[in-house]
Amino acid sequence: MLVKHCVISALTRSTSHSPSSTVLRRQQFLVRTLCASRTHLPKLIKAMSSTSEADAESVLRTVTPTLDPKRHKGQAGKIAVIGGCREYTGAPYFAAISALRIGADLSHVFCTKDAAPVIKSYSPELIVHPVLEESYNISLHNLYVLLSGFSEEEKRKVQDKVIGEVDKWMERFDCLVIGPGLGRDPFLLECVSKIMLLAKKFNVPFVVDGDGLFLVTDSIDLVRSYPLAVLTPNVNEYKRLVQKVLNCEVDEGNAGDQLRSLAKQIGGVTILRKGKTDLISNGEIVKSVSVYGSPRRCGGQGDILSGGVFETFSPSESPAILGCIAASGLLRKAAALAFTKHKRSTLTSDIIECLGESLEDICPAS
Ligand SMILES: NC(=O)C1=CN([C@@H]2O[C@H](COP(=O)(O)OP(=O)(O)OC[C@H]3O[C@@H](n4cnc5c(N)ncnc54)[C@H](O)[C@@H]3O)[C@@H](O)[C@H]2O)[C@@H](O)CC1
Ligand SMILES: Nc1ncnc2c1ncn2[C@@H]1O[C@H](COP(=O)(O)OP(=O)(O)OP(=O)(O)O)[C@@H](O)[C@H]1O
Ligand SMILES: [Mg+2]
Repeated sequence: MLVKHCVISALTRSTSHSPSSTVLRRQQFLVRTLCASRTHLPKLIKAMSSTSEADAESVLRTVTPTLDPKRHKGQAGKIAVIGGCREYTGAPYFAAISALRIGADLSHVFCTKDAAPVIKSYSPELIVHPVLEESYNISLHNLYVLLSGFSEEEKRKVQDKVIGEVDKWMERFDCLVIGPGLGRDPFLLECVSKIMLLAKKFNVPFVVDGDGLFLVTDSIDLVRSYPLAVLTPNVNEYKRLVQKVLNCEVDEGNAGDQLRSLAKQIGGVTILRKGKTDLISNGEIVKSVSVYGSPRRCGGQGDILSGGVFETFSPSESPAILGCIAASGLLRKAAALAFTKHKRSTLTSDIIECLGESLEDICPAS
């Protein structure tokens, strides 16, 4: 109760103007998340904590918002992917479109200028912002920089411009997913670390995946103790996190406890470790999702998952761990369905096509 009171007061103080409904919802969400973590999570999770395998279908039913005719556009989720560069345009598209396919109302992508026309051409549904800059692009356009190297002053100017573009929108988002197809350009990653700070300032929840995890592994304080952060590492990303944070190797014989220690060590962020069985922990409890999925390991399935986590995580205002369980269960069910239809030729786009059918099966629209 005291924690709740303190958090509400702090949040009220930090908002000088009358808060918009998005801000208010986010504040309530943060309060719920903080209080939940202080009290070892609410009843639903307590009830699940005696078994390690989560009941993904009932969690999905719990977190999926009903289709209410009184609701207006945006109330089922306004989300943004920070990712997409010269090399990777598929990953941010997969994440953004998956969120729309499972119920979000608006899906934005903030990517580099080169990637934007390509991502726009995949779908008119996405709102694409060509704002991120890679260092090679800046050097090409600035002779001074070419001759003298990239000065601190130039760097700051470009970064301020990028952050300004994102800042205009930040308050409107219910959740971000940071990293699919971001690439590893140091200048771009520096900008993205500032975007993370901005998201934290506005209490916007975020999912970190792909190259966002490369950034975070190197600068773990970017997410440390932020209760609204979810990390979704694959096998390699997890290995790097364990090595960096726990200073040891991945211990498969003790996977659950190691994941719990890792999440605890990062201040109670939620981690979804992807693999044959998905393992999820917030530093207190560990849940697994091993619903049968697909034997196809085509690239992009993790991107669907990150899109799914941030959609199921945000509008339901449930603790992050439930969003992870719901997204994992849904992706796996869709992957299984796609595989029955397409067998060896199953691609990530086929799995996305099956998201609606899988969701309808578990949680009918009417
Ligand atoms: N179509 C696209 O645009 C895609 C872009 N992607 C993006 O590509 C970037 C790099 O992600 P990666 O996942 O490739 O980076 P990783 O560092 O995870 O993987 C690098 C290498 O590890 C190998 N690997 C994969 N699973 C393994 C396993 N179980 N054991 C041992 N080695 C394994 C892969 O063959 C790959 O060559 C990210 O930004 C990501 O979001 C991916 O999401 C895939 C789809
Ligand atoms: N060996 C496996 N068997 C069954 N399902 C798996 C296996 N490995 C991963 N998955 C499923 O695929 C999903 C994506 O995990 P994966 O490890 O492929 O992510 P990723 O490497 O980040 O993908 P991406 O190519 O999008 O970057 C996981 O949530 C999990 O449900
Ligand atoms: Mg990935």
